[in-house]
Amino acid sequence: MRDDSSPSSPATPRTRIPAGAPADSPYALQLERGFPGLRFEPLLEEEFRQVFQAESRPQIRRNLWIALVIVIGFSAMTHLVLEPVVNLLMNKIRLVMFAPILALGLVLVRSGLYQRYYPIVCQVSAPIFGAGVAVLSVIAAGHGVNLISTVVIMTIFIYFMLGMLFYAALASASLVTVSYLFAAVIARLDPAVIVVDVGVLLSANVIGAIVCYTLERTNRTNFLEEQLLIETASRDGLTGIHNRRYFDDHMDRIWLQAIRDQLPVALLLVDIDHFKAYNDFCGHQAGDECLRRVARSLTRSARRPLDVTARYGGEEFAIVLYDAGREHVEEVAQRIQANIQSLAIDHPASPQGARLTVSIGAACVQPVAGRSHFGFIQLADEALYAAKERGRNCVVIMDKEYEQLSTGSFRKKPSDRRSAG
Ligand SMILES: Nc1nc2c(ncn2[C@@H]2O[C@H](COP(=O)(O)OP(=O)(O)OP(=O)(O)O)[C@@H](O)[C@H]2O)c(=O)[nH]1
Repeated sequence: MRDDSSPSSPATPRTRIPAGAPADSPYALQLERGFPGLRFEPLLEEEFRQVFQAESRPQIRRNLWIALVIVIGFSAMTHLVLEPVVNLLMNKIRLVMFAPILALGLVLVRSGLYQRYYPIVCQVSAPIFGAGVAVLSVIAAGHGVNLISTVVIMTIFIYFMLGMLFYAALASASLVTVSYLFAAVIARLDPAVIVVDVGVLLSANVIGAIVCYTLERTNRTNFLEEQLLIETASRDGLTGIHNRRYFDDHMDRIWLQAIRDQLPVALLLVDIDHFKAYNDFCGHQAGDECLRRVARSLTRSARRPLDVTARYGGEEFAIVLYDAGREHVEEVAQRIQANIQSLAIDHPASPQGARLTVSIGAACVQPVAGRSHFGFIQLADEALYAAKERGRNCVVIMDKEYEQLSTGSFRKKPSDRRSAG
C-alpha cells in the first residue's frame, strides 16, 4: 500500500493518486512517471487505446453523419456558384473519393471489425479524403471561388471529430496541408493566394494540434485515474491482494467463460488454522502481519495468467484457477502448504505444533449452462469444513460430489466427502 507519510507527497501533489492505492499498480506508476510523449508503457498503451476507441465510437458514428451532411451541403453550394462543367468534375471527385470513404467509415463503425481496423482505416483514409477536399478547393480557386474554408474544416475535423490520437491526427492534417500546397502549385494558382491559404492552413494546424494534444493529455490522465480508482476499490486494504468484491465479479466472468470454452475451473479456500489463538497470543498487529505474509505467499503459489488470489474474508483466502483439472489443483494445494511451511511463522498458541498452518478445501468442476457458481463455492466451502474436521493442516478436494450437490443443503452429507490430502 502507498505510504502517505512520505514528506514530499503532501507538498507536491503532481498527480491525484487516491489514498490506499496499490503502490505496485501500473496505473499509479505511470501517473507518477508521467507521459510527456503521450505514450504509456506498452500494455497500458494497448489498454488505453482500446478503451479510448470504444468510448469514442458513438461520437465517431455521429460525426461521420455530420461529415456526410457537410459534403452534401457544400455540393449544393458549389452547384449554385460554379459553372456546370466545373461542378460536374467536382461531383466526380466527390463520388470517387468521398462517397466510398464515408460509406466505409459508417459501415466499419457499426461492424465488429471496428475495434481492430478503424484506427488503420482512418489513418489511411483521412488524408486521402482531405487531399480530395484540397483538390476541390484548388479547382474552385481556379474559377474565382475561394473554398479554403473547406480545407480548414477538414483539418479541424481530423483533429477533433474522427477519434484520432494526437500523432495520427497531426500526420493526417499535415498531409492535407501539403496536398493543398502541391495541388495549388500544379494548378499554378496566384502565389499570393497560395501563401495566404497555406498560412491559414498552418494556423489551423497549430491550433488543432495544441488543443488535440491538451485533450489527449487530459484523456490519458482521466483514464489512469479511473483505472486506478477501480483497482483500488478491488484490492484488500490490509494485504493488497484482490478483495471479496473483485472475487465475486471475477467468479461471475470466469464461470461464463468456462461454460463457453468448456474448460474446468477450480476454487481453493485457504483458511489459517487457529488464527484466533494466534491473535490472542501474539496480538492483533502480529495477526495483521501474518495475514500479509500468508497473502503474499498465496499469490506466489498460483501465478498462471488467469489465476486470481483474493482475501475471501477474515483469515480465509480464495484462489480461482482456470482450466485446472484435479491434478493441477492437487499440485497447487501442495505448493501452497509447502510455501506456508517455508514461511516458518511461529504459532506458540497452536494446539497442533509450533508453526502456523493452513487448511485447504478445493472444488474442481466443469461448469455447465443452467448451473450457477454458488453451488461450486458451496462445494469448496464443504471441502474446507471437511479439512477442518479432519484435524486441519490438510487438503480436501471435491469434484464428483458436484453432481449430487443441492445448493442450500450445506454440510448435510459428510459421508459424500472425499479427501485427497
Ligand atoms: N489480526 C487480524 N485478525 C483478524 C482479521 N480478520 C479476522 N481476524 C481474526 O481471525 C480470527 C478467526 O477466528 P476463527 O473464525 O475462530 O477461526 P480460527 O481460530 O482460525 O479457527 P479455525 O479456522 O477453526 O482453525 C478471529 O479472531 C478474528 O478476529 C484481521 O484483519 N486482522
